[in-house]
Amino acid sequence: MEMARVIVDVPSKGTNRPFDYLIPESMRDWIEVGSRVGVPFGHRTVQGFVVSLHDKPEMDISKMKPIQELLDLVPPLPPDLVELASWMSEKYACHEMTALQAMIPSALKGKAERYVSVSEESDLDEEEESDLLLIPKTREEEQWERIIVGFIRQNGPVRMEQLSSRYPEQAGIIKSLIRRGVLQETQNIRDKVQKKTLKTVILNVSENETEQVLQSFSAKARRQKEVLQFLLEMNFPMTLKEVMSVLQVTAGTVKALEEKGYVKIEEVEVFRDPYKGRKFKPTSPLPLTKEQQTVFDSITRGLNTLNYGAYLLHGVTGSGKTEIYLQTIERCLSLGRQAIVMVPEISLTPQMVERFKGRFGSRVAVLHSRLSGGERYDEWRKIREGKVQVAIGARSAVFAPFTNLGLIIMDEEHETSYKQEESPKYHARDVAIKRAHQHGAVVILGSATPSLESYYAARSQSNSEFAPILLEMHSRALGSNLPEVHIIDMRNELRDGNRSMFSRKLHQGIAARLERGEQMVLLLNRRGYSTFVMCRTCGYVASCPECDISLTYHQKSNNMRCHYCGYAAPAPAICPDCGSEHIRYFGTGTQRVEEELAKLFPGIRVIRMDVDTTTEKGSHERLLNQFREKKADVLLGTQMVAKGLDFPDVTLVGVITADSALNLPDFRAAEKTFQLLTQVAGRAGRHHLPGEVFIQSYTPDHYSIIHASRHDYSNFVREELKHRMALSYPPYCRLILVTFSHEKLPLVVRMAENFSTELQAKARKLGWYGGLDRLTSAALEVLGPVASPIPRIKNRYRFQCMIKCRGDIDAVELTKQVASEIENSVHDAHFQISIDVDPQMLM
Ligand SMILES: Nc1ncnc2c1ncn2[C@@H]1O[C@H](COP(=O)(O)OP(=O)(O)OP(=O)(O)O)[C@@H](O)[C@H]1O
Ligand SMILES: [Zn+2]
Ligand SMILES: [Zn+2]
Repeated sequence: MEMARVIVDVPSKGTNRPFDYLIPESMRDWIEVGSRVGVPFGHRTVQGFVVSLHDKPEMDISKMKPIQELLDLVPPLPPDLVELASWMSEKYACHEMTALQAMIPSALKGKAERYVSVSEESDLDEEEESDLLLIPKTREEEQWERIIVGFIRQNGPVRMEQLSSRYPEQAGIIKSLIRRGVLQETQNIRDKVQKKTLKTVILNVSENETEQVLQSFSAKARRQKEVLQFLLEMNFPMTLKEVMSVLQVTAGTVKALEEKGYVKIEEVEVFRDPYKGRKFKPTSPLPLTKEQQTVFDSITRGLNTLNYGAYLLHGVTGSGKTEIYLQTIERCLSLGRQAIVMVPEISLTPQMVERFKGRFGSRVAVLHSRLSGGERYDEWRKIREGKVQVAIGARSAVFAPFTNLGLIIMDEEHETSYKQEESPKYHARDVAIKRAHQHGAVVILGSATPSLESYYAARSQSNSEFAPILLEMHSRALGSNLPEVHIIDMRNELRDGNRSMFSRKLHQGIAARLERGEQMVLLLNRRGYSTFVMCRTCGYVASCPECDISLTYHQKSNNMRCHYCGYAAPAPAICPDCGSEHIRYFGTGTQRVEEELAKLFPGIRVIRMDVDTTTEKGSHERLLNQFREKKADVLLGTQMVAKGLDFPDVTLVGVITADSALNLPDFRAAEKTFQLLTQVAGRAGRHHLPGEVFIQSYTPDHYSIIHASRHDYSNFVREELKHRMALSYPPYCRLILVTFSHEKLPLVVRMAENFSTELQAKARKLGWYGGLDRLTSAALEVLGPVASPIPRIKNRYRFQCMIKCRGDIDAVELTKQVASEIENSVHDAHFQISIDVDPQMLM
């Protein structure tokens, strides 16, 4: 193939399409679909990905530029991921480059560097002659020219910065040399992280010869003799560092051996292993319970067909979903295929990793955001180079570059963190399903509280692309019962004169556990509440000067920060509005709970887990370990304590306020409350000790709370679906959120209105427009424009339209089309329209 289509890394509207480049002769055998290349674009060299290969077209190749460099010998992306990126760009209305970039580790997001080299055809002397006529030069200048050209000739291409720091005074001369074509500027893409290599000592002669050499050493060369003997015994390349530290010799000793030709010292590539030095206890498959066995059999039947299949595994908390994941992975590997496991970022703890490493050892790579760039790159390379067969990670693990995928597992599939909030705004569940289709692989979505979207798809079997088969487990693997749940009406507590944040029942429950030496989990549901600074005299709330949002109070540093733009200011001691000293800092609230606990139960040991105590790297893990080692009675925290934890001795779970999230303007509020309560309740009594749960609430009659207290997922779903249907919300329609932003409010409002009018007109023409309430097969409705829930961020005003649609229509394409018309009508690069398909965050 002689030409390549390349998606270039130039983030602007006009460049969201492939560009054609010639493939130089020397690269023909190397360039493939998925190759990363450096190509000339305008006056720059930019990074790009080859998305297809073609024969040379018959005409007009004169204008085509050649690919300048090939960045990796093996393409970082296999062809199926290239195809997936194009699918994503359509589905989520994002640039194809943005999708491609999301698939590779940041280490490979190279940056162009400028180099200077001597032009091949240039001959300084000839140039000089003709030049002399044009530009008068002094002798000194001439000498400088010779010095500089000589230096570059000797050293090969020299970085621009290096040249300018070496000859700071000669900028004019260098520029003139470049202008005259004696020197030329080239650009190269440099990766941010390089492969790591270590100096390694390797025997350079055969074993027999080495024996002989050893005999011949004189007593003086005792050190060298030791080194050779060591290498011979180890019979394995040792790093120079190891040799030096084990034998207490200097590098000189080893170098002397190299000079004599007995050993070689080479740079050998090594993988950085973030789990190095950590021992994982090997585990073997547990005999499955009857319920587990039934589920396992269904899934393996699917796996064996080597065709696409999806399963929604709805298993109550503690039902042993992880063991099913492990055994299906094992089956998948035995079929010679690979597996991806996704878990929410917050659950990607060492304990979670250990469960997989314990079973599959070094066949597992771990991808997550807390690894350093280099570690992440190395884990990723193990996958790309086929050195591992299992990848475990958060959302982005769905892009693990396996070439023969057999299984994709998504644990806690209802978690909103599977949706990426910045571009590409993809949902990992949809991407997983698409990839499974590409590979003929099986998808398992597991949860004790599946999302309504997935559950509805499984029930109705309507969505043909997806249609998971529902598998259910109703009992816990270890035979324990689901805990007994008490709902406590906090209004009664207040009426009876109890002003504490603990109800009498919860108080008694805690006291009893302390006596018996059992552990407790306390949840403070603060979703939707930020931690703000308020004046109790006048009601002033500190807010960001640029973002129309209250500032978040950080207790540790005693300052206030803007969540959106990073603006920070010290917390005021007196009110800037009225001068009152009654300023209150509403911290996460967990601190107040902690104080109250200490007052009520002297000596109680509490581990507090919230944003303030978990910012440091590894702190989250450390706190959980302390709790596991029973160094505390209570684990107190926000949402982070609700998920996936398996502590045998936890017998009490308390929810301080269940309803704080119920009144948020989010149609998923009830669903999220139900999920959170069910998940946190599931932390109690998981092993042999029975568990008890106390839910304190001011709206104890709400159906999400009632059903959660009965562990009744199906009745919750039935009731929730009724509401969704009545109000036309997912899963009965799809949503597209379009946000308009600019510094000038009137422009934003006008453009949002134009968009809405135009979209409605176009939809009407296509016969789509009509209320969703009428049960037409295809329908589209535009709500708004209205100001966004956060009306200003970084000094930009924001308005939004919500599009609801149903049926077999390409509403995303139409939205994109109208959005781009509106954008073109503005002529202002600052004006932005962002499109979020299937939004999760509505506020
Ligand atoms: N077949 C089995 N035999 C014995 N123990 C088992 C078996 N399967 C699972 N377990 C144990 O049961 C406990 C709960 O399992 P697991 O943590 O996988 O539940 P889960 O379904 O993921 O729950 P959650 O949704 O609450 O996270 C664990 O301690 C696990 O080791
Ligand atoms: Zn005030
Ligand atoms: Zn701000």
